Amino acid sequence: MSALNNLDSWRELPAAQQPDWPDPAALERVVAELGSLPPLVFAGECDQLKNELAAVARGEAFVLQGGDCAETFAGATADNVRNKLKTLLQMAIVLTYAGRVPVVKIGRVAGQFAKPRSKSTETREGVTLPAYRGDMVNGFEFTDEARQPDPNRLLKAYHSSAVTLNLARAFAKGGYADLRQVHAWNQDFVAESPAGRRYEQLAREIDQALAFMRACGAEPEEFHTVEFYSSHEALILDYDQALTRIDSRTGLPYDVSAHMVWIGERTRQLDGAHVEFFSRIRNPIGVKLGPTTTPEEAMALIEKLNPDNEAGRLTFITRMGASKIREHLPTLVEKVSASGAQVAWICDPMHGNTFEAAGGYKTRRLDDVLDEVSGFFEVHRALGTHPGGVHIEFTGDDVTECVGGGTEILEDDLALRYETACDPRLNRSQSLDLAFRVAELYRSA
Ligand SMILES: O=C[C@H](O)[C@H](O)COP(=O)(O)O
Ligand SMILES: C=C(OP(=O)(O)O)C(=O)O
Repeated sequence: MSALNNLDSWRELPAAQQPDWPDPAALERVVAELGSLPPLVFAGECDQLKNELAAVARGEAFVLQGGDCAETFAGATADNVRNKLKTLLQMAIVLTYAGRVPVVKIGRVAGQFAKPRSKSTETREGVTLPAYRGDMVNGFEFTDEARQPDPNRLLKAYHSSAVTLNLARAFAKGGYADLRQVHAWNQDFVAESPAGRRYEQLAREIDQALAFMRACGAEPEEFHTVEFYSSHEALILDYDQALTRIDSRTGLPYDVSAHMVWIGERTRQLDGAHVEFFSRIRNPIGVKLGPTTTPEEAMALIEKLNPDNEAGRLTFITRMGASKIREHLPTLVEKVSASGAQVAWICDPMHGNTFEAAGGYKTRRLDDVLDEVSGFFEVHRALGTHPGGVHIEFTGDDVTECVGGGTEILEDDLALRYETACDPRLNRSQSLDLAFRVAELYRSA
């Protein structure tokens, strides 16, 4: 094995946010089994996404990345996956048609089962238990038994990812994503939501454009299917290493649990295990950058993770918070672009805008989310760099987890349908509100 392919090198370094597995021998057995299972994605597909992200880095395309904060095993149902994909497709259509930009569609799906936490324990009514770290690690239920980390959950995460990805691929390629379905995606939704009505108007225009193109004899394959990619935070390194395979074409390692993987804000330490592991795999990768990131740290991450300056390899996902983005983002972007480093910049307007509402619900205001996205565009426009995409937490269902939006959700409404296993997600109507706003920002360059 070449030194480059030494995938164990991270084990020498501090690994933040890893579970305290109670039975190391059981973990070893599971890891060996995962190592023998087939890949979920192919290295060639990861390269294809890398090429698309290279176009984003060059300013020629826009990323729409999103899905649940935390997928659950119970949530891997046909309805759930279809609703998420439907919302993503609707958002992508709004961006492509109203924003006039090619959209790279990446789900936070088929692997987003592990969560970093700010505290390792949770206390309710005087009882303290380990914090929920995602279905890949332990159970959400507040009991001693459920909260114990169980390595068999890694296997369940693999199988649940396989089922989800299989469905998502079928929806993307099997006719559901056909542009002739633009109305069908909206049918259950149009009457009761301002965003739905706005979307319907746009869908009518698309219909006319399609009819015109058909009459001209032009009906490219891209009208009937979409490219859809999977991604997750590669947090539990035992899992992602076990699913790393050597690509037979190139002899290089790819994490074949997803097309793209990212490093979270809490695990991006330069001398930490996550950055080391990511430096060994050849997937397109992301790194979350919060408001404390210095330009020097950003440059050191580039040096370590993309020493060959390959376009499409590295995406910086900034998550500063609406009140900080205009102050903190410019110095990062300036320094990185002055260095000639090829990175794609995308905006996560969710994670810097979380607060606790009365009643104890973690929530976000859609206005803050939109404001952070506006700040992201303002900064990039002022510096002449490319605002390359958005990364959001959303669901296709009509949940009440974030406040605001065209169909306004108030803090008092949060209890009505608060279903997330971790952080609050935009519902379908709020997601479309966001897509229309982003399209306006994109066009107003
Ligand atoms: O989704 C992200 C993180 O897991 C989350 O923001 C951490 O949340 P916590 O502060 O409730 O642990
Ligand atoms: C934990 C997450 O974000 P961050 O690392 O930016 O806090 C996330 O995207 O789920």
